[in-house]
Amino acid sequence: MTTRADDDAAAGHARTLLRAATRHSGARCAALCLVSIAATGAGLLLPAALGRALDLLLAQAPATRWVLYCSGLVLLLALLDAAETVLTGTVDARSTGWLRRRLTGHVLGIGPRATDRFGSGDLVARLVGNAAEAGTTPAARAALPAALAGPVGGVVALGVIHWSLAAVFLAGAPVLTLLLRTVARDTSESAARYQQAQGRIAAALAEAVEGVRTVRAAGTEDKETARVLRPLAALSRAGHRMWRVQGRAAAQAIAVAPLLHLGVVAVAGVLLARDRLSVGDVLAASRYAVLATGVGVMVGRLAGLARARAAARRLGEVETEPATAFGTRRLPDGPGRLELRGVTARRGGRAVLDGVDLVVPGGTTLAVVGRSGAGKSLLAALAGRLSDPDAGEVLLDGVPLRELPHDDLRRAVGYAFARPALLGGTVEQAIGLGLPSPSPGLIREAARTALADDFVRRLPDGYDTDVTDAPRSGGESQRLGLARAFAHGGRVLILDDALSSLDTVTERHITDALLGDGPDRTRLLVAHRSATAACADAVAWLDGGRVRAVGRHEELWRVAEYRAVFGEGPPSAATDTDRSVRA
Ligand SMILES: Nc1ncnc2c1ncn2[C@@H]1O[C@H](COP(=O)(O)OP(=O)(O)OP(=O)(O)O)[C@@H](O)[C@H]1O
Repeated sequence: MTTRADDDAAAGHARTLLRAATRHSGARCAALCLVSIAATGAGLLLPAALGRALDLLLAQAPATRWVLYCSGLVLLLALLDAAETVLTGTVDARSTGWLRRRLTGHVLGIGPRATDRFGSGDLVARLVGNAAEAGTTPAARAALPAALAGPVGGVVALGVIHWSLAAVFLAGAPVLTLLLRTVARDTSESAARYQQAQGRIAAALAEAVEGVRTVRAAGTEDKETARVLRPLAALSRAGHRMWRVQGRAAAQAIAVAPLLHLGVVAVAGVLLARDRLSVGDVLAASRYAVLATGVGVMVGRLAGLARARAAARRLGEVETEPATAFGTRRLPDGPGRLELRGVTARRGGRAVLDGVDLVVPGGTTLAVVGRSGAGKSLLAALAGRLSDPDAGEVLLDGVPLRELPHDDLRRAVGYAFARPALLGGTVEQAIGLGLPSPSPGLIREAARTALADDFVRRLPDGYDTDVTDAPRSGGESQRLGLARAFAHGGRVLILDDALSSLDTVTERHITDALLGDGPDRTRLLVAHRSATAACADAVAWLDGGRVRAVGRHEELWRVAEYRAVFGEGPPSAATDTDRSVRA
């Protein structure tokens, strides 16, 4: 549910974005403005030159100079038209590219909050479709003065020929003005609804594609198709309304314009009969009347601007979500001591973590365990600032994470996930992602530690295989993700369920390698298996939004409820021993 303040903020961001996109192509926009004004000027001179040439020819006076003027103006118009087309195309492309770069950077700067709020499909629709529509604004605005100058110049030229011709035209002008205002307002509204419906379809489609196996297994392809296309009715309504508004405006313009045109020509004819105008003047007046009634073109331009404005607003909405801000305090040398102080994090309206205090001494390994939904992944995300707590503070070697610069923080903390996204191009690049200068030796060593080297070598081009062409199981993907974490080499390593798809033997080997790679690294492992928890120096047991206990796995194992976390029998009433290990 968006409020008026949200709308205003989005509109404000949209204006800022469009101003910046226009500045990005400032010189080209200025050139486009000049070229289109020159084309309008040439278009306004042509009827006068034609009229003069006609009068001279009818009077059998020398008219070569005026015929040459006319030919020159026609040629100039053709050249200016070509230049206008090229400039419009390049300004549109540059502005769209700038908007996409800016928004993509912003979305990645926001982090997971962006997909939480908008959904990945809707974000793609905004960055692809809406950015392209909004990107037409700078060129359209640059050409607007010329578009307005055409009709205004036409009326002025009519007045110069004879005041009564301008008066005839101006009598009908209020109708045309009203028409344009209606088009701009109604198109804006329906374009916004149309683009929202498009975004909802894109969001649902992205979910369906991601969950295609589940859909197929459930045999619900038809239902899913219907779900994805449900906003189609709203889309169709908004689309029809948009075209109805434009169609009606164009039809009204078509009805009004010839009447005005006819009126101008009729008055010019009367003036000709009274010898107040020449035949050439009548010809010029007829052409100026066409220019002055160029409302059809204006309707199209205004509708385009209204659609672009609605699209820019959807980009502005994304900008209202602030990107994560980083500090400037340098990270001092240290062992990698992690500390959570009174950390509260709310999700879906409830405190998933509620005032959590936890210390992981530098160089030690802490396993985080708890029932499903206890907040283990959330805690792992907060520990390396993938997300910020709603209250409290996370510190690394005494420095709050919020105060660290982006690069210091990312160099210090490495992550591996249950379903790692493998990005970067080749397998080698995916493993070295984010490293300043990943050497092939370092990548291969990390892959060997993560037991990924063997299967990578069997790929068609080994480490040079494109990740999209590298068939792999869930466990193999996890091993590549682990290799990336090993290659990272920061002082803190956070593994969020990153061993869950491995067989127990592989998990054992990797855990040994992980824990044996030196005391200069702090490790935080989200663990579901008791064997993993047993390897850690200490275990933090999350329960009910709090740390229920911290201790060695063997000690905690004496508590029935702790054992139940690992599926070892139902939880029973707490015993005296249970109470002795409570935090
Ligand atoms: N973006 C979100 N919006 C609403 N609720 C969320 C969001 N992210 C997480 N949650 C909720 O927060 C709770 C903790 O999630 P989290 O993924 O940290 O649990 P977990 O302990 O890692 O669970 P599991 O062991 O099943 O992976 C869950 O109840 C989850 O539904």
